[in-house]
Amino acid sequence: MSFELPPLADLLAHSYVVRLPMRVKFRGITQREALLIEGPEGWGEFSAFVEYAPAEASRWLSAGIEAAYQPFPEPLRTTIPVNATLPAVAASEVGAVLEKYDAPHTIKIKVAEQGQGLEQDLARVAEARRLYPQAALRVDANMGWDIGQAVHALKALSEFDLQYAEQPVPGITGLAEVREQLRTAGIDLKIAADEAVRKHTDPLEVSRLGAADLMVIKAQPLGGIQAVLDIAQQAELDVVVSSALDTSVGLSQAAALASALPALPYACGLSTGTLFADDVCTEPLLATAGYLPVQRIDADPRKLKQLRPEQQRVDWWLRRVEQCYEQLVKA
Ligand SMILES: O=C(O)CCC(=O)c1ccccc1C(=O)O
Ligand SMILES: [Mg+2]
Repeated sequence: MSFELPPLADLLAHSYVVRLPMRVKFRGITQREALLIEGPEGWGEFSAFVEYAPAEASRWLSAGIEAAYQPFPEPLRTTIPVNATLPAVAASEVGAVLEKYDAPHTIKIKVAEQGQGLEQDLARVAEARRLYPQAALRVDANMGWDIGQAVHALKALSEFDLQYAEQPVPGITGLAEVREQLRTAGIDLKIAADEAVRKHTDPLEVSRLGAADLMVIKAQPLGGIQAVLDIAQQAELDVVVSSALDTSVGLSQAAALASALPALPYACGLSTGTLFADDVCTEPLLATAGYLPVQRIDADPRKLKQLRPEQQRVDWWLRRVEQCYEQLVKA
């Protein structure tokens, strides 16, 4: 970590737990819990998914503390191009979900959802293509296929002119294999690494092995803005900044990260505020015509009160901060 940890008591005294309702089911969840930290520099977010153990979640805490206690980096741009994110909904719902985004130029479509088949993916992507003929489309399988399934599915999906496919299969060598097989089959489709970057002990291995064409980087899972700027600087691949389904506070951290990257060749996955039915501030961080403003977002005390879950969940999150803090002290 590139900064000093504040005392634990200080952190706990300035922590607020929220639960946001989602408009559309995403990653199997309809409500998103997060802990927000009010620090001397502003607000920070700690919202590791609830199933993550402290060893992994502690990197997310590090990011939240950094945002609250350290200034944001010097921005190189004032807005960030972003993609609309389309969850694995039925084709009949695609129009209604995408309508909530203001004139998207790029759309990321979830595919390979558990319990669904390729037919549903094809129908969803076809509908997005029909409604947005000019948009750049990309798919994200979240490791949902094996190698054979991925090659088969991506051959079929590439008919809709895709910008890239994100993490079609688990692992780093898996990505390299899919990429190679597609290339051999004469299919020109870029492969992006996501889980192979953020869940791996060495986020740069994908780059070193040349296993993908680009890598997705997320501020919270990788330990914060400075940590990710360092990773991006060492990476030999293009990077795309993406959200972890953060509240507007976390999105503002991710936008600050994106604003400080020397090169930003792809739209970032930071339009996820649109998936929430409520947020922690009075004016949520949303994109206009596919561009997100770079700005600090402060949580609103009234929103924090409204969105506070039952005491048991608050206690759970505070305990989690203690456990993750312990990990950070040890590291
Ligand atoms: O990148 C986007 O468009 C939205 C963010 C997103 O998809 C996401 C959000 C939470 C957890 C995992 C992922 C992912 O990219 O796989
Ligand atoms: Mg992904």
